[in-house]
Amino acid sequence: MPDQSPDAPQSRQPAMAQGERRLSLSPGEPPALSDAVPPGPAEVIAFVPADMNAVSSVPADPERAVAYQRHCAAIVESSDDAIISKSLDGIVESWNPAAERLFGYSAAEMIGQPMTCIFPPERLAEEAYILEHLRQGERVLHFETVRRSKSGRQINVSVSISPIFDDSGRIVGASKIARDITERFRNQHVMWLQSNYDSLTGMPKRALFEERLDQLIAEAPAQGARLAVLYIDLDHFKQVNDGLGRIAGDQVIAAAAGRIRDGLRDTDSVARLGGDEFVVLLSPTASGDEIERVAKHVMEQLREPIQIETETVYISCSIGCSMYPQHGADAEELVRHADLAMFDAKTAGRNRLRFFAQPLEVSAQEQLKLGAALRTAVAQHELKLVYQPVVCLRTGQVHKCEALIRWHHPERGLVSPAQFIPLAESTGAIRDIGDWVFHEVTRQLQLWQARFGPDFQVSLNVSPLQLAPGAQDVGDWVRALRTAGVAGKSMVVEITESLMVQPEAGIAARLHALREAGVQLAIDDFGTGYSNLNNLSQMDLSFLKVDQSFTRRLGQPGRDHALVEAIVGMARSLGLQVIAEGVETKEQEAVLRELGCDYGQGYLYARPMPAPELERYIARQRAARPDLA
Ligand SMILES: Nc1nc2c(ncn2[C@@H]2O[C@H](COP(=O)(O)OP(=O)(O)OP(=O)(O)O)[C@@H](O)[C@H]2O)c(=O)[nH]1
Repeated sequence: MPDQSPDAPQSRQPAMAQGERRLSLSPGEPPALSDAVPPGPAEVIAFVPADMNAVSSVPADPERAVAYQRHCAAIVESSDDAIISKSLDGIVESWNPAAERLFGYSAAEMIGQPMTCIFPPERLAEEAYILEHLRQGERVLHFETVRRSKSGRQINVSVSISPIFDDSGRIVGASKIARDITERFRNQHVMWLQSNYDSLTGMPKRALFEERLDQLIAEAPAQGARLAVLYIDLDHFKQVNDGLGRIAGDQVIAAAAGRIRDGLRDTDSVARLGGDEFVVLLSPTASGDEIERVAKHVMEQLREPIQIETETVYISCSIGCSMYPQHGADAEELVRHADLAMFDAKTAGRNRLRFFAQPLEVSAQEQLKLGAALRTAVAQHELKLVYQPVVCLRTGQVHKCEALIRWHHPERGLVSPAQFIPLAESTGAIRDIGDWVFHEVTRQLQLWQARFGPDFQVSLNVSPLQLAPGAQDVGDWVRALRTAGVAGKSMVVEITESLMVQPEAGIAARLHALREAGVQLAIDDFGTGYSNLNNLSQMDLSFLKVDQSFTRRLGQPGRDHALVEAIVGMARSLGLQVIAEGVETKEQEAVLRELGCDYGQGYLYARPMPAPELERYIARQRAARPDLA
């Protein structure tokens, strides 16, 4: 005897909301086969009216009718699909051999039993829902669901169910054809898992994480929930790879993933974004203190030694945090802001937590204060330069870097250049700051030329205002280079595209003086302005830097591919080299290389770092490939 069904379902409403997907993002294992994308009734059952008046295909002649019925019976008996009929109460009335094979119950066992014997408990609501529609003369086609065999095995089936009418047109039962789609479902499921879950750690990837976060945000107003995103990046992970090899590096990543998971609460979610980067959703969070407690716990867990065969590895991580609703309206913005905060944590020395700081909404009075503070920033040694490597896409080697400025305000902490450079330009402080940057880069080049060879180049950003009449005496710079014994060609001055639109005669003359001294020129953020190509060819440039907004979208459908291709082609025809900014993925790198781009710069290779760290970065790289140094 088959098991009797448990209590009949109370509700005839679909068990799941339309389009809902039950995703396991908890710090546990990836979802089991039956958890992933389960079809809920409302999601997949489409009812269509049955045609009661369809002309019967049973011949009128009694002899031929008997023969016809014999043929039908033979078809039912030999069918590979389960063919079943049941009464309107859901009691099985016929059960063909294919149904016996598929569900493991014999016809003798099933006839007279409720159909729900083969329903898993969580699917019981489907039967009442389907019967209700059958009674109204509707049928269901190719409804994909799950049934259970006699041995308890879950079977994915596609079922079509139609009402059976008697001669007077009354509905007296239902016929059901069920086909086993377990194999197809399993293949789809494996593909879904592969594209949504990271194979090394078993964690969800970014898309699932953002989907889950957006879902919680959508529910948040009703529940008044507060959410937090932690962006976790292992510190100096490259050294682990360089020292122990990538396979051991993978083991460290897997161990770190386990520790992060263990450090979270059951309600939290975690994903691996790629490389040594993870993102955590804390849900719900009551306070900043609670966030800090969880983040510190994760940091402590990661600091515990990791044993990889005979090696003991010590790692740490930097964490950036953004909170909903204060720091972003959707998943994309929250993750981006947590990433920025993580970057602050790196800059502040790593192995720490930083919260996202809103861009300063500076009132007029505060602006005055900030402007005054900026004027003394140079004298107070509050400005620092960090350096981001520029990688040759052909060889992978680094012979260039870009100097980027940072302002460590004594009270506000790190103020981003996007905030203070416009202020420096409007207050005139840009001249002192620009001068300081130039001399600092010259001093650095003096050291690096001896260490990395005469071809090593550092680029620096120069504001158009520094080159305006009455501003910088370029002659001073040229003299400073000579005094320091630094060859002009070691320095690249990056100017914005806006300077090319209508270059003033004075500016052109200053740029020309720099070129005469051997200094090379690059156009920064190329592609965002409206360059006058005629001016471009007259400016004696050496490099075009493709703006990161184009690089970021490379590999995605759209016009950016064609645009970058056109920029590279144009640069080639003008004899310029091309540097792509904002390279973040191997795919972008491959496309850029294929397009003939010369250099790449971006997080794929390294974030901007202090000078001593860049020295170690380059030394490590050259030690690995001395032939290319
Ligand atoms: N073993 C292993 N390494 C990876 C994987 N994906 C990326 N990486 C490496 O992970 C390193 C990540 O380096 P970054 O995060 O840029 O820099 P870092 O050395 O960790 O230094 P900071 O983040 O600045 O502290 C790079 O060397 C990548 O090549 C992976 O799947 N396995």
